Amino acid sequence: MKVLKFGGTSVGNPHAIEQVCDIIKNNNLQDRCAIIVSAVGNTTDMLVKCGQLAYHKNEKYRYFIEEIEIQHLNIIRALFPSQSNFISSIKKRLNFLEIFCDSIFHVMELSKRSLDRIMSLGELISSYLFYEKIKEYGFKTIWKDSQELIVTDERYGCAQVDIIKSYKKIQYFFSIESAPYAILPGFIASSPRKEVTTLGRGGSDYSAAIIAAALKAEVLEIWTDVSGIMTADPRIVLQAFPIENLFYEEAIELSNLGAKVIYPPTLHPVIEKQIPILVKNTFSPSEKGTRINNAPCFKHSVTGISVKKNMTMITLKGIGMINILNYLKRLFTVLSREKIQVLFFSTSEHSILLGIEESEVMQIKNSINNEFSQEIDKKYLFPVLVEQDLSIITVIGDKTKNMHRTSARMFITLSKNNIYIRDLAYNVSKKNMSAVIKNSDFKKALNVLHETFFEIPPKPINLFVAGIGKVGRKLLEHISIQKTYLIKELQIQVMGLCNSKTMYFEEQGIDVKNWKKNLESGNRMRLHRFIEKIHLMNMHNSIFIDATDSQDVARTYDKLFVKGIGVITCNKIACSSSYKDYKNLKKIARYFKVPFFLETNVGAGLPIISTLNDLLNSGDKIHLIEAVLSGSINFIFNHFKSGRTFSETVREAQKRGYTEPDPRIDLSGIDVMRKILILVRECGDSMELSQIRQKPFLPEECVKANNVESFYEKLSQYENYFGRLREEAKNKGKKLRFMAKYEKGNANVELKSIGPEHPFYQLEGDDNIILYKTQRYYEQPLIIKGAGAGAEVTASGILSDIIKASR
Ligand SMILES: NC(=O)C1=CN([C@@H]2O[C@H](COP(=O)(O)OP(=O)(O)OC[C@H]3O[C@@H](n4cnc5c(N)ncnc54)[C@H](OP(=O)(O)O)[C@@H]3O)[C@@H](O)[C@H]2O)C=CC1
Ligand SMILES: N[C@@H](CC=O)C(=O)O
Repeated sequence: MKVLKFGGTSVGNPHAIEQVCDIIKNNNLQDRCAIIVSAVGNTTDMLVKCGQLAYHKNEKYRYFIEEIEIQHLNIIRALFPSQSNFISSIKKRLNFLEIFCDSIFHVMELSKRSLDRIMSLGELISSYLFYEKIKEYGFKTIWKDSQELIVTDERYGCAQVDIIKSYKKIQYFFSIESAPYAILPGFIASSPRKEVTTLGRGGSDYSAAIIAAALKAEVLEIWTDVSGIMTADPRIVLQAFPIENLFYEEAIELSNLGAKVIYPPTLHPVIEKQIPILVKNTFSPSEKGTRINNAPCFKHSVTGISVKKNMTMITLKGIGMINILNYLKRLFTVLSREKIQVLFFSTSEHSILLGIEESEVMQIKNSINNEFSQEIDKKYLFPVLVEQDLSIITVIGDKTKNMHRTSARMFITLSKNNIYIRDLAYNVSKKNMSAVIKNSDFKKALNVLHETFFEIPPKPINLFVAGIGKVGRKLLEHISIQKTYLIKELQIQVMGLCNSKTMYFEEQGIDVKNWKKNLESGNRMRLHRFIEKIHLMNMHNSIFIDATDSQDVARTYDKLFVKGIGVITCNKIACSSSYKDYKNLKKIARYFKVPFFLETNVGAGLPIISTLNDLLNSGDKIHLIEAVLSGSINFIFNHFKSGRTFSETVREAQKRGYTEPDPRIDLSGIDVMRKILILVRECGDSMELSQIRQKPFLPEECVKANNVESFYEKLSQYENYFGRLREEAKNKGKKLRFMAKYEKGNANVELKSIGPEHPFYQLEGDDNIILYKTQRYYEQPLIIKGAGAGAEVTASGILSDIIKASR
């Protein structure tokens, strides 16, 4: 014998009901089968509403009755297009509902008993309707009213089942009835006086469990609209997956602490009889679902993670607590009197911390203060302290495994992600570990813990991109193109975008292919709002990408670090401003253990900074750095040939995306000074920009031009000067290279003419070259060479920083 229970969504519409019939048809049942059915969709809620409205003299109850009727008749018409001879029996029940509500309306009385009568109609109708459909499939089926089988006391609304009497009735019925399928309404039962009663929350599960236990069924199948009990709430953790096997105890823990698929107290009868429970998805029946029993199986060290939101912590404390006789007994007497469920408990010699539902706080606070009023007056204790807006996150450990490593990982993961932990506690069995955290952190906490305990790639990375200019745009393009490749390792999502005018966010991730349209539809850009929103979204694995040239944006990094958000930047301003600020940023990022990558600050996509760090971290010493670090200037001098003006060549470099947004930053030497300064600082030297010696080659008048256009005008007035520079070098068989050098604590940048003997002579296009002469690479210095400017290579450098940061 199998017992199958189908919940409200499984019979919520004609398609779902047909799906359920297919499940039964495909089940290949050799055995007999009891099928317990919930009310259609949200019928029970609507029935309750009818009763309450009628009681409050609100005629709108008629509207809800009509709604219920329409909903059911629509299902009937869709399922039974040609014949509907049983409609009259359903109409009879709905007529009864109307008459019953009319009387409530007139007498203005609604007892729990009456409400049970009203609520019972949902299951009575749905099970009957389902019975008629299943018969059409040619199955030999009977319909049986559960009121005749399950006996309860008279606690209407949540009646207590007389297990012995009910088991006898169920066993007797199934012994005399031979039809292989029996359809029964869930949730309802009857009192000894034959009045309808209902079984409270999870009532249909309870009906199914009682029938399964009475018949010693081989399995109880709970069919619902999710694919089993998940490792975490799938609405919050996209990577959550169904748990294949659970021990009864673990299922109880998971459900008590937030997983809503089953309501274990109602499953007590089957757990007692050790009957396996299978949770399956009606809409995806081929999926395995979750099997709950006590059979050994392979599992992760953690079974699942659950969260209880909107909790309140109440603390009773005082140095006199230890001297108060029976204080725990008194406290728990108050809690039990007030029917308060404690979901978190931790204690020390002079304090007790209790986690309860937010809604119960005022009532319990006053009661505890009253109970201990004398001790509070004598200052042995403080009045109850209340902390709100908290969540309890619990990692449920595999009951067969040791939890000490798991709890350490939980603590490290939360603190590494900058999640404030108010308190931590093991449960009694030492198999579950709970942390009290802020409500605002619960999504992030759930995601990072899920990642730590369950996830295999792809790892989710949430990006916020500031600056959608040449580089930013290319980056979005790379992300969209590489998505299929990256998906194996990373699931990169762009959650926020901005340029200097607008900003745009999407909690589910932005469609980067349509970034332009999205950004245009965004809100007016306010930098502090952009940063605030990133904080508010509070997403795990968040990375801020700075693809702007803005000083204001560069000044926000520390505000991101302290919230656990990493920064990847191609904007050189942050690391080339004062040494104090540079050092501070590095320190804060290290302290908060967040990624801070700036590879593209020097040499665009070339691995210049990472190579330098690798050398230094492995104990090498830098003797000399010599480099051509300006892709644009190199391009300009390589292309400034006779027949071409200097200003035309600069325009060409800008058009190709090699220059800074303002090309004077390149030609004045500042860009290269910033780059060499960053390398010097990475070497550990506390240099300032002003300490770099430079020989400018750009006439002062051009530097001081009011804007970029007038700068170009000024440049054209100096064509002869630039032509002379070129010819002088050419006549000596040399080439012009704008070089940077760092040696013995000094750094300088200057335009040099170099001959073919120099390793930098053969430097094509917009290439950069860097030479590291180190203790280990002394005779033959280490050289890195390649394209050193342009949106393409810079964006790919940022992408590789993103990949590094995700590790
Ligand atoms: N090009 C290259 O080869 C390399 C560039 N870099 C660096 O990359 C950065 C970007 O360069 P590039 O893409 O060429 O420059 P662009 O001028 O093309 O783009 C800059 C972007 O930043 C935005 N922006 C400017 N100020 C702000 C602000 N306060 N808030 C929000 N957004 C802002 C601009 O907005 P709007 O569109 O509204 O003006 C624009 O979208 C620069 O710092 C540059 O030094 C680094 C290595 C190589
Ligand atoms: N403007 C820069 C681009 C990279 O930083 C350059 O010309 O090298």
